[in-house]
Amino acid sequence: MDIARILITAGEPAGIGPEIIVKMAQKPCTDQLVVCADPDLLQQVASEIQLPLALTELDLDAEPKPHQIGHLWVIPCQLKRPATSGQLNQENSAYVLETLGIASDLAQQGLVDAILTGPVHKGIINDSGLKFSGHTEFFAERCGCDKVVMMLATEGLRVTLATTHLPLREVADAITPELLREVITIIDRELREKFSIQQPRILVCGLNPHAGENDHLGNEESRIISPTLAELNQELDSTLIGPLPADTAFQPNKIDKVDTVLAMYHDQGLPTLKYKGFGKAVNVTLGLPYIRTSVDHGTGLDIAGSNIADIGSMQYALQFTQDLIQRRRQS
Ligand SMILES: NC(=O)c1ccc[n+]([C@@H]2O[C@H](COP(=O)([O-])OP(=O)(O)OC[C@H]3O[C@@H](n4cnc5c(N)ncnc54)[C@H](O)[C@@H]3O)[C@@H](O)[C@H]2O)c1
Ligand SMILES: N[C@H](C(=O)O)[C@H](O)COP(=O)(O)O
Repeated sequence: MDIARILITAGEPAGIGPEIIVKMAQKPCTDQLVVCADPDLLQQVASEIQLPLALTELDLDAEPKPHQIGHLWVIPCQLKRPATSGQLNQENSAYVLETLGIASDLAQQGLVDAILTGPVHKGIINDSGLKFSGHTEFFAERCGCDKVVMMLATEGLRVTLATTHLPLREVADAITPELLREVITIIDRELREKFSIQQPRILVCGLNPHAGENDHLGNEESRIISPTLAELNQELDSTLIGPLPADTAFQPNKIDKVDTVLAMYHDQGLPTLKYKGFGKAVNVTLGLPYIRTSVDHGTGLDIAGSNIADIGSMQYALQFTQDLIQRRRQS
């Protein structure tokens, strides 16, 4: 079996990302795990949580080797300032984005099979003067993709988002026929290609309470969502159901019958997903030229340095990434 090379970015250096990576290094894995981060930071965290860690700089020309417990391959990237757990420092924001840029470029060149990102802190990156709304948008821009789609998945539920990191005030204006057409087309294609689902069924939420209540509580459903779904139901070989009221769209008898629920905005879809599966869910970007996954949680600044960060989501995301790589190789 060909060994895959999976590149993990350590994310915010003051958060729980480095700790989770050091803990992951202690677990078995059949593929090669490479981390893009400051090696001194990884060693510092390993020593703080008293776990063994050997690092070897990656030779990109060498064949991938299976993971060895307590060891990681590393693509070094230097912090600007030493990191202290739980204390953000905007001087390290450029470092965080540098790791993402390196990862994206290597994935685009086919030198790694997938990117798995550790959590970053959007606020501190913006505080440093660098515009950043999330990995999803960063990688899309880096790859020149007009549109990509955020999906979070856990056992029994995949949630996709029509809009991602957008202030709520701007969401209604963003829901246009063009946006829905692009998003649903990507979901339709990627459910087939990445998940081997031949005839995807997509449940689409309304935007307004009770899906607009016959236009008495907003009319985006009748003006925009319903007509677009009707057109796409003719054009695509997918089944689009909706728009349905979001408050009851996630009942088990509904989600069991579909392949994803498309929510109109971040907090319409993700609270349900994270209630159902926080700690055993993955974030995957649909529509990029490479496989990109992430953990379901953020930087956990409140627990960073306490050695209590749970690696469940990273483990789930790693297994999910390996499955995506295998499926792509078989297609
Ligand atoms: N993939 C990513 O890069 C990603 C994902 C979500 C949030 N974020 C960012 O992270 C920052 C903090 O966000 P937040 O506070 O809303 O969410 P968070 O996920 O960092 O924390 C929410 C709560 O969950 C706990 N928690 C999170 N991960 C945990 C783990 N692995 N083990 C045990 N407990 C864990 C935290 O201690 C906290 O109490 C924000 O800047 C946000 O944008 C990044
Ligand atoms: N929306 C994601 C979540 O709530 O888990 C998180 O902010 C990360 O998004 P990116 O992968 O775009 O950074």
